[in-house]
Amino acid sequence: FLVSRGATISSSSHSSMSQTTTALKVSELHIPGYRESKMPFILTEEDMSSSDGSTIVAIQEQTYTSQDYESQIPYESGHLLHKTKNQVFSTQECQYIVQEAEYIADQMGWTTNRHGNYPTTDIPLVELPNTLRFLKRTLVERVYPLLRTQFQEFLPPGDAPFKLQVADGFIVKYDAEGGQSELKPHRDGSVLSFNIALNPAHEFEGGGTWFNSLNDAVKIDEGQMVSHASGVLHGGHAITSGKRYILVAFVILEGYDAWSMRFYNSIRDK
Ligand SMILES: O=C(O)CCC(=O)C(=O)O
Ligand SMILES: [Fe+2]
Repeated sequence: FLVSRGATISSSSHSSMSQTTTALKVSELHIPGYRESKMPFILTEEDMSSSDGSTIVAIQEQTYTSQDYESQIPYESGHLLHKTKNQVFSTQECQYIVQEAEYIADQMGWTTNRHGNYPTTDIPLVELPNTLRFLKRTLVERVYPLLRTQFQEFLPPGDAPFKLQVADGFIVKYDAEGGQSELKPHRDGSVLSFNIALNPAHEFEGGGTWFNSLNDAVKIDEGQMVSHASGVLHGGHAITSGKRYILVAFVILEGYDAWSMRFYNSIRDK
């Protein structure tokens, strides 16, 4: 697997490579594997045509304001962590994704055989064709516009041709009863990271995304999104009962490799 999670502090990772890496890399230039792993997340003309191949379905980019989310971890003139007030995925969309993840996992199993002391129980999004088709479109319509608004203070200036691009993603399953119940603090190998809750918060106790600099976990309900600079130290807070499903994705900035490394290193103490 590719470098996606890893850190000097934690050995938790989707990758064996990052175990030995001290300075985490976050750009396509430095992680050539991202050039391939991003491809399944790019919306193509083909995706946009209907079954008879004729109609191009219009893409409707949502607009967001600071009213749509709450922000924490101030840094310079912005914040490094945000959580949405409303759902980014509807309840029905969340249920559909969990259903597909469990259906595919029944056949191929949840991936638990990765390296590290705290291997994650997850399934790569590339294994979930329906979720992937939904996500490709949703990234363009909802997630990228939201991230652009949330991180506008940091991202290269408006007319710069930067492109946010998911380079890797997973459904992570926490289960208090077996398998994985937490993910130790780590940094992700990307510029921005987000996770979307896929089941209702009342279905588990504990949980949420842990942030060392807050000394607290940020909790969201089904369909809501937590987004943060990938380099801030964070983890999956332990659940003590039930199951918690999230969709996790790692976002890079296409064509801004040097900028990405600079940004990443500038917030490493956060
Ligand atoms: O469980 C969470 O909220 C965090 C997950 C995470 O950090 C990751 O999968 O890299
Ligand atoms: Fe992470």
